[in-house]
Amino acid sequence: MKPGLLPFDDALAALLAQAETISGVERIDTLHAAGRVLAEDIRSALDVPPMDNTQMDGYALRSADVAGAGPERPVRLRVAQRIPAGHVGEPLAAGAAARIFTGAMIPEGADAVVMQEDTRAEGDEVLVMHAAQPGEWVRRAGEDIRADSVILPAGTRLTPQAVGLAASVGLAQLPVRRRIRAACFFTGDELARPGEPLAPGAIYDSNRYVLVSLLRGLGCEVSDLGNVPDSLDATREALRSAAVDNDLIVTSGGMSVGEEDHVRAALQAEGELTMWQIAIKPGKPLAHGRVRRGGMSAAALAASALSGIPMAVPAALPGEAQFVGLPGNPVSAFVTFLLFVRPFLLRLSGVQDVMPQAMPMAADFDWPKPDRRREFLRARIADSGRLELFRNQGSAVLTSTVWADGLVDNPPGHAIRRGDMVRFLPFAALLG
Ligand SMILES: Nc1nc2c(c(=O)[nH]1)N[C@H]1C(S)=C(S)[C@@H](COP(=O)(O)OP(=O)(O)OC[C@H]3O[C@@H](n4cnc5c(N)ncnc54)[C@H](O)[C@@H]3O)O[C@H]1N2
Ligand code: MOO
Repeated sequence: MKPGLLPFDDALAALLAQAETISGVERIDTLHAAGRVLAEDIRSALDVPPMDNTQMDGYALRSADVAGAGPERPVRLRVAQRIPAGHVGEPLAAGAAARIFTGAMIPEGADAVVMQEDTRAEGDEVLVMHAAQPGEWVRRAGEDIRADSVILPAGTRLTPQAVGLAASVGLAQLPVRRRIRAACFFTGDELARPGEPLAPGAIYDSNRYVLVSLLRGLGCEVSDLGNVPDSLDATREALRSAAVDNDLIVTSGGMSVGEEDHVRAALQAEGELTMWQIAIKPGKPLAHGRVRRGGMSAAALAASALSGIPMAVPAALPGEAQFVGLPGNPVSAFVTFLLFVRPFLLRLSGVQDVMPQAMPMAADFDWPKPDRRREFLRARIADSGRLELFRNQGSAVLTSTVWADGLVDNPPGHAIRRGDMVRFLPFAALLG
């Protein structure tokens, strides 16, 4: 391997070490909180369930009254009351039962429920054919959640079920981190916009569509600056304006070593390059850095260009914007986003557990000539339950990313034989 290429784990650790949690917390409606990150621990003010209640439609009674009952020896009780869910019953006397429905509160005095299939109603009496144990079919107050316990810790990325849990303890609003503001632009004079005709030598820009969608999927407020010409000045200008009001700048292309690759030089002129070239395939030219703030925002530039009136430079955010430069090859850009930008973004929002869950799976393929870099191969789960590889693992073959279910994470120089166990990173764990 070329000296100087950073091993994947070192690069990721170095990147995450740079990700300081953004400041800025907002209280938002719980109904709109899915996907956001909790800024504080959430405690329940109440027991859930808040009261003892029945798990079954049937009869609440005193278990001592039905000791020894069975199909051959039914015990007759008077039905003293009827308690639907949402209603509070009267205290239950010895020798009596309460007709009760799932979710309804157990009346004082009762300690068990007999499901109605184990009973027979006879007028205002019931024959009980089951010797209920104390507590049978009773959901205890606080058995799910105890009052004052933490139900969701700070840094939790809210799933739909977590939002439901917050609602179940009565919380109408939640404190969440503000959204990350991410700017992106795409270098390459060969890039044409979909919808426009394709000139000779041009290709359609796909990275913009992939990366804007990925950033939005992770809950970012995205400033899409579009295509930037392959020149040092244009790239510097784009970095300067993107830095003003964004936390993170993500670019694609121009990261390699050709004369037309200007992003590194532009970054060094406008801030600093902290990391470049990782020992992975695809994605070797990935870079991280920071861009000094102080210029005019992209929005202000556009407004002043439109009005023709020079505008005052808006007060810039202090400090620097984070920068991640992705390689231009479409598969490389997609894969490096999933492996680096996603955990970085989550960490900026205060999420601690940012590593995707890998699954050990059997290979249904041979990979006799591994690269010296750690490889991330496009693979899918075949009907056999094993993994098969896409036939063309080229960095420009975007079809492979649509065909695949995820990535085989293959160590440097490691050959794979059919039947071997490999580390599989499903897209389901890497997207969203
Ligand atoms: N002499 C060397 N050449 C290259 C090296 C190297 O080490 N030495 N590394 C190769 C690797 S690995 C990669 S990956 C690419 C990455 O290069 P860049 O980040 O500079 O990307 P570009 O040169 O701008 O583009 C590469 C490729 O991707 C296409 N592209 C770019 N942007 C888009 C877009 N928005 N949508 C679709 N396709 C895009 C572009 O047309 C090129 O084909 O460099 C290797 N070269
Ligand atoms: O390894 Mo480059 O990153 O795709 O070809």
